Amino acid sequence: MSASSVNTPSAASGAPRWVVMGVSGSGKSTIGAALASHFAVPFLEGDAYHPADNVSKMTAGIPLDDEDRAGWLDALAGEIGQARSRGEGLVLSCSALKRRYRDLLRMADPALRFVHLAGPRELIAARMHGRPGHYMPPSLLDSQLSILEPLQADEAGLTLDITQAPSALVDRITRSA
Ligand SMILES: Nc1ncnc2c1ncn2[C@@H]1O[C@H](COP(=O)(O)OP(=O)(O)O)[C@@H](O)[C@H]1O
Ligand SMILES: O=C(O)[C@H](O)[C@@H](O)[C@H](O)[C@H](O)COP(=O)(O)O
Repeated sequence: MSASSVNTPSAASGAPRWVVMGVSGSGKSTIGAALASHFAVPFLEGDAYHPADNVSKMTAGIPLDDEDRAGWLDALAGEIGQARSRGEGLVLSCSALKRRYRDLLRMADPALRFVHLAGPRELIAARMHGRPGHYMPPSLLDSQLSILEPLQADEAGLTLDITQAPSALVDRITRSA
């Protein structure tokens, strides 16, 4: 898939429910909050759902594993399922690095759409370094990139090039919706 592409395996309708995915520092929180504001739906910061043990691990420079992420993904799927059952929209920021993590989230809403924020490692690293006070050390970027499974052609959503400005990215997403 190219750095900017749209997947439309099924037509989505109704309240918009999106996950903004990508490695740490790719812009999930920035773009997610702006997108939620555009749609006038709640923005859920996925990082806020990590248990303290996960945050401690990442702060210490240790990558999370599948077991660490299991409860966190269940909690996020729960939020998606609740929004779906209420017929409400939401935008969630979640790294969702592996296909099976996204499959788990889609079990809560088969019409869930993903925006994969993708870009050059050096740009992402520079943005992480320019973001003081965050618990995630830039040293974990390479482990994130090594396990990242990009959004695949049968997954509804878009892959976008993060060299573009946030406003351009939000515009691109809303035009696809
Ligand atoms: N498209 C963009 N252009 C320029 N700077 C950006 C862009 N997206 C995010 N940033 C900046 O990069 C840093 C990381 O973004 P952030 O939203 O915290 O990423 P994530 O939530 O994926 O970790 C922040 O300082 C943010 O302001
Ligand atoms: O699955 C993971 O390993 C984490 O979710 C990770 O991908 C996430 O990036 C961190 O929580 C840091 O948060 P930021 O993405 O906001 O830097």
